Amino acid sequence: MSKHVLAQNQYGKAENRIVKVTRKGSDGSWHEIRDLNVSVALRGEFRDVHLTGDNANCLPTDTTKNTVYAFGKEHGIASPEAFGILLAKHFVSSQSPIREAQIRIEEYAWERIPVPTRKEQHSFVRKGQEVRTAQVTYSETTGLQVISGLKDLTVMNSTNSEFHGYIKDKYTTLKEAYDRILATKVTARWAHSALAADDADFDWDQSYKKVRKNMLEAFAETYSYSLQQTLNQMAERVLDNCPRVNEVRLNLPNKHHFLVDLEPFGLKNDNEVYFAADRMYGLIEGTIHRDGVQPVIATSDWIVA
Ligand SMILES: O=c1[nH]c(=O)c2[nH]c(=O)[nH]c2[nH]1
Repeated sequence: MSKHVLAQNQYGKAENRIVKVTRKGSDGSWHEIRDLNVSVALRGEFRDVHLTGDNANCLPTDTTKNTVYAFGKEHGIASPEAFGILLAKHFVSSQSPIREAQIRIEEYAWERIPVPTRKEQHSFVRKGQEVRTAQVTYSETTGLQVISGLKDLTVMNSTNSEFHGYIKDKYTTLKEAYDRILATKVTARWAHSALAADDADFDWDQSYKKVRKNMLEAFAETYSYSLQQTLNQMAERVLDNCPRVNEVRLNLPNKHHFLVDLEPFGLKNDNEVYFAADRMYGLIEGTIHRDGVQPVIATSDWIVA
């Protein structure tokens, strides 16, 4: 007889990142999103699974993951609590060895980026994460240099993004996308002209707000054929509207959202249920400056998403 006792045990799939897009309005152009990180833990009659290698009572963790995504499509996500209740009850009531299910959910909150010029609403910014930055250098010979910036400003367009027509070599497997989610965590730095730096009355707070607003609006309004194109639009919008900014450098990691294949469960995924991957990410960076102005912002540091 074994001297050892199998005590508490549980298993499931942790950190299923699901983004659910719901289209509202008569033409579906008003988008709502829910962005969850869902972890499933199952408890029950799993003695044999651990002790004898008999898996007859084991619902695969992979199935628990699939259930999260399929339930997103079938039931929608009214709230983290309501979604958790549906899942927890499902596991316990559908498989007799499962006696308890615990669903832990983190929800990431998004706010709308208002675009007054259009009825379609599908642009969002993550709440409360961003950090404002500033780098000031004063030199006896060259004077003041002020580089303002921000980091961790996460934004998403749930439509109006395509990516196709790219090089295809023997290693290319990416499918062309005609309607995808475009999401990125913006790190931006912008260099001011000496006119701003030397002006004692220059309103830095106001300038920050204006640059941020222009970047957000350009992100939301650009119908994108690549994140590189969106990057250029965001920087150009700032240079167009902020005369004392000479140069903008953007790091825009492409935070991939993959459509989940729901066909094996007899469900059609009409660009509604996405898996949000946090690694790897596309590395998209660039500097845009006024013609005739020497760029000054360092290009060497990579930004980790
Ligand atoms: O906007 C994009 N730009 C790329 O260069 C790229 N590469 C890729 O795989 N997906 C994307 N998306």
